[in-house]
Amino acid sequence: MTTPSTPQAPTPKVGVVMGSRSDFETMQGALDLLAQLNIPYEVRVLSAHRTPHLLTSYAARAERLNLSCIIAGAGGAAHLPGMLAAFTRVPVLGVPVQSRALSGQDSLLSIVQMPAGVPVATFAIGQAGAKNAALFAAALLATTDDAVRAALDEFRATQTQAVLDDPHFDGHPQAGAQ
Ligand SMILES: Nc1c(C(=O)O)ncn1[C@@H]1O[C@H](COP(=O)(O)O)[C@@H](O)[C@H]1O
Repeated sequence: MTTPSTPQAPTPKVGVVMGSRSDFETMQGALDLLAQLNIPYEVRVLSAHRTPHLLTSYAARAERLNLSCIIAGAGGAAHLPGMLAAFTRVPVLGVPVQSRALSGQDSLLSIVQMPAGVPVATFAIGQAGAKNAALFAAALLATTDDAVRAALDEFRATQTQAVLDDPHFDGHPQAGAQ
């Protein structure tokens, strides 16, 4: 007798973590792009401050799953990306979430100013940073994954075409033709 098989979720290639549920709106841009580029990912709320034990176990999981990178968004005293980077050699892409009190300057500086020896790749404050972190993760994967490379090339071509097609402008001179 055969047992009905439930569809297996693909093994994630990228981990997306954030310090609080309140960061979700910022990080949604990263999730949307990973989905658009067909990159399997997983999402967790983790905090160096509020759930320190989960932080260490997630770092171990990232290595066990051989994730290509972890995108970590946090706001304010944003220790999450740096502490994750301290516990794993999986590359950490830090996204400074825009804080209410200091508009994300605090998040940016606490992510970017890592001491030598434990790097965190740091992106722009807010949604632009979240989207670029996903595109950077795709670029890392594209060095060995043809499908991701094709999806990323298509994304860029579409983005370029959208600029060229904008009806509010007269058009751009193409290379070799005016
Ligand atoms: N920066 C960190 C960390 C951490 O770095 O471990 N844990 C939570 N947070 C941040 O606290 C902010 C406010 O969180 P709440 O909205 O839950 O009070 C969030 O932006 C989160 O990333």
